[in-house]
Amino acid sequence: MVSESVHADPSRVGVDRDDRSGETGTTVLELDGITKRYGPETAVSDLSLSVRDGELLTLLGPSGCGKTTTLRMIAGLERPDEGAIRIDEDPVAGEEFVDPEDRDVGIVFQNFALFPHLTAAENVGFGLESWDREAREARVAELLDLVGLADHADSTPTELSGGQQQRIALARSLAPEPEILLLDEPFSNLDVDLRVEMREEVRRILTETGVTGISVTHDQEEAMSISDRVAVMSEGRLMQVGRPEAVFQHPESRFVAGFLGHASFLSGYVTDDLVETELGSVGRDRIHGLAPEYDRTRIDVLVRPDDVLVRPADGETADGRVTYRRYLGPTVLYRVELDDGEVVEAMHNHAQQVSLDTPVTVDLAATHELAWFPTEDH
Ligand SMILES: Nc1ncnc2c1ncn2[C@@H]1O[C@H](COP(=O)(O)OP(=O)(O)OP(=O)(O)O)[C@@H](O)[C@H]1O
Repeated sequence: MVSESVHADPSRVGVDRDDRSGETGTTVLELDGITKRYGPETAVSDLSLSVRDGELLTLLGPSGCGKTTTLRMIAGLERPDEGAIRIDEDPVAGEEFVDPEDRDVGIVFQNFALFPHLTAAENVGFGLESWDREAREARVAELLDLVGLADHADSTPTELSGGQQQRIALARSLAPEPEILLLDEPFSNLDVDLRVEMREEVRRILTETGVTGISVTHDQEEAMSISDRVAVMSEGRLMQVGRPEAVFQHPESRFVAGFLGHASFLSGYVTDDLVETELGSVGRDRIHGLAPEYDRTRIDVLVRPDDVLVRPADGETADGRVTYRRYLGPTVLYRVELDDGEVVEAMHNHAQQVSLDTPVTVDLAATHELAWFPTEDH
C-alpha cells in the first residue's frame, strides 16, 4: 500500500497554489467551513471555498461526494449545520438565513423543470411577475435571443428538443438577472453530441452575460473543458481547487490524480540531479516542487498515458510487455507491465499500434513538469 497523503502543506489543501493566472477577481460567494449532516452521515464536511466574480467553477467528484448538497446549500434549499455562506460579503447562511428567493441566485435543474403548460416565452418570463409588462417582454425577448430560440417563443416544452428545453431553462434562470447561476448536472439528460454542443453554449452564455456560474458534475472531461476552475470533492471534503490544467498536472493527492484521468505511479530514487526510475532518469528540475527533504529517498512519479511512449523492442532489451490494449477511436490505450512488476499506461494514435503481449521499449516523453507523491515508507 502506498500513502494517500497530500505532500503539500495540509492547511493549504484547496488553496489555489497552481493558479498562476493572476486573475484573483472579487469574491462573490464564500463558503466558510460548511458542514451538512443527514442523521449519522456527513454529506459535506468543513468545506471552504471562494468563488470569483464572473468565473465558472465546477464542483467535480464521484457520486455521493456531496456536490449537490453543496449546491443546494448555496441556493438556500438546505441549511448547513456548521459554517457560514456569504454572497457579496453578506451572510446568507450560518447565524442568519436568507431564503432562496432573496439570494440573487438562479438554478438550472438536471431535468430542466420547465412548466409543461406554459410556452417557452412564458417559462422564461416566469420569475419576472413583479416587472412591468413592457420590461418583462423586452427581457424575455432578449433572453430568447441570447439562447438562440427567438423563433420558438410560442412553443410548449413538448414541442422542443432536449437541447432547446435546456436553453429555455437557462434563459428562465437568467431572466431575473441573478448574480450567481447554479447548474446541477446540467448536461446529464442530453445525448453525447448534444452534451458537447450545450456545454459550449452554456460557456458562451455565461461569458456573454458575465454571470458567475457554479456547476456540478461527475464528468471530469466536461468539468475541465468548460470551467475556469474545478473544485474536486471526495467524501464530503474539498480535495483541491484550481485551473483545470493545474489540477490535472499537479494533483495534490493520489485521489485527485486518479479521478481526473488515467494515472500510473512510477517508483523513482532521488539523487542530486536526477530521479532514477525503471524507465530511465528524469532531471530533478522536471519534478514539480520536489523538496530537499526527499533527497536520497524513493518517491512515486505520476505519469499520464500521453507521457509514455511504447514501441516494439526490436532486438533491444525490452522494458516490459503489453498486457492490455483498448481501441478508443482516435487513440489506443496500452497497459504495460514493466520487468520489475510496475504497471504504466500509454496512449497512442493509430500510427503507432502495438499488439498485445509484445515485448516493448518504454520511454518517458513528457515535456512538462511531473507531479510526484511520497512513498508510504518516507
Ligand atoms: N436529503 C437527504 N437525506 C439523507 N441523505 C442525503 C440527502 N441528500 C443527500 N444525502 C446523502 O449525502 C451524501 C452526498 O449526497 P449528494 O447528493 O450531495 O452527492 P453528489 O456528489 O451530488 O452525488 P450524485 O453525483 O450521485 O448526485 C450521499 O451519501 C447522500 O446519500
